[in-house]
Amino acid sequence: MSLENELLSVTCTAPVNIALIKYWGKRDEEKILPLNPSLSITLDVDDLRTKTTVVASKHFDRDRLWLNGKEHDISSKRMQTCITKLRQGAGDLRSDDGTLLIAKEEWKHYRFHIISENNFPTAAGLASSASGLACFVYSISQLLCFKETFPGELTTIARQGSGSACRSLLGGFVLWECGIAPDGTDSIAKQMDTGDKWKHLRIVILIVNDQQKKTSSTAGMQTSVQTSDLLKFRSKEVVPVQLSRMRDAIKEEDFTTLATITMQESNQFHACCLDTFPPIFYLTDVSKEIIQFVHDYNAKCGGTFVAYTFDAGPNAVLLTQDENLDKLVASLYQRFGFFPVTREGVTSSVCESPQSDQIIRSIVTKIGEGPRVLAKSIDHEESLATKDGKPKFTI
Ligand SMILES: Nc1ncnc2c1ncn2[C@@H]1O[C@H](COP(=O)(O)OP(=O)(O)OP(=O)(O)O)[C@@H](O)[C@H]1O
Ligand SMILES: C[C@@](O)(CCOP(=O)(O)OP(=O)(O)O)CC(=O)O
Repeated sequence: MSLENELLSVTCTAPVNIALIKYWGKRDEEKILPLNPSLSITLDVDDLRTKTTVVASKHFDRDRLWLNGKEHDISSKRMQTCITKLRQGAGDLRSDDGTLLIAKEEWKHYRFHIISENNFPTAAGLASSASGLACFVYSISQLLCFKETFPGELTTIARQGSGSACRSLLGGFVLWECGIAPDGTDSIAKQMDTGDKWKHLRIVILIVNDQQKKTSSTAGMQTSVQTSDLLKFRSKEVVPVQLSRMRDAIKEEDFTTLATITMQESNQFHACCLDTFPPIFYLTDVSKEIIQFVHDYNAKCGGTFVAYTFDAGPNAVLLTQDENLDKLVASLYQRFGFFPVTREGVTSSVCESPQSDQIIRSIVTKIGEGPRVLAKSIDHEESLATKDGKPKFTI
């Protein structure tokens, strides 16, 4: 069987992850090595995901990327590093009966068309670079039969696409280890806990703004590293303690501690942004109202039933438990005129809200698993590519 003129293709999904212990600041800009370890929760791909089809051919003249229907620059150093490292680790492609179809040395003659879509706002602080780059790396690795030379190698490649992307290669609760090796080989992401005992956790994303943010995470954290003493203190003194407490809380299924540390972490990250010079403001008045709402809600209920966390943008991510969701939803409605009801029941929903001028959209989701292969043929209905390897949809 010859694959000389055939288009090889794979279609995969990768999840969004939300950091509970935040990554903010690099000790090596080039290799994307963090100042401190971070810990995230992987969200369910059924609700939020990147989907990517990669098509490989010897007859394409160059590597190309289309993102959400538009051609996107693929010449960035980060994407090029990922592609180079993936090509270096390519393996032999064999048929089911073991016949060699493409020898690993042959892959260097192949070019990629990468077609990708996010089903949520891109570059708005909702971790699109995390799921996007994780899906980019995962899909190409699947197509190239990539062979890891050490456990976690693929996460080190995704890390070089965007730091937080390494955590989207795994499900459950994911730890991105800081590492100490100058070459970054020990700065890998690992599953800390499958999350099987946290299936009752509900994650409510409140989108207050879906426009592209002014200060990217990359630029923002660079200025923080240069100017914030609080960030230095945080990465050395605070994160190790909070991480160890969080690890115990996850193991012991202790929602109260998990929720408390999550809020403290978010607040300290935004305090570091304020301590940056000139300061960076990601939270808006609506974000601050949501923070106040959560504290009022918990005080009224006499415990810690809801937590918030905010990344580099104004959108809130709330954590609660299934048994509390209806009550939380009712209170959100009372306070913001916004009711995140659902198409499919309260556990999994996307809702537009014409009533509220503060919260424009909400997504209710839960803990989820890592990337998946959806299709290995370009003709498959899940494929985003036409038979000649171009995007099915463009804008
Ligand atoms: N599906 C994708 N495939 C490839 N690259 C993507 C994809 N989605 C996003 N990206 C890359 O990530 C960039 C957006 O990253 P940026 O850090 O600005 O926003 P964000 O990830 O939404 O926010 P944050 O990382 O602060 O949570 C896009 O411009 C694009 O280069
Ligand atoms: C606030 C954060 O979401 C920062 C994410 O930063 P990125 O991973 O987007 O930054 P780069 O490594 O420069 O690409 C916190 C987190 O996800 O841990």
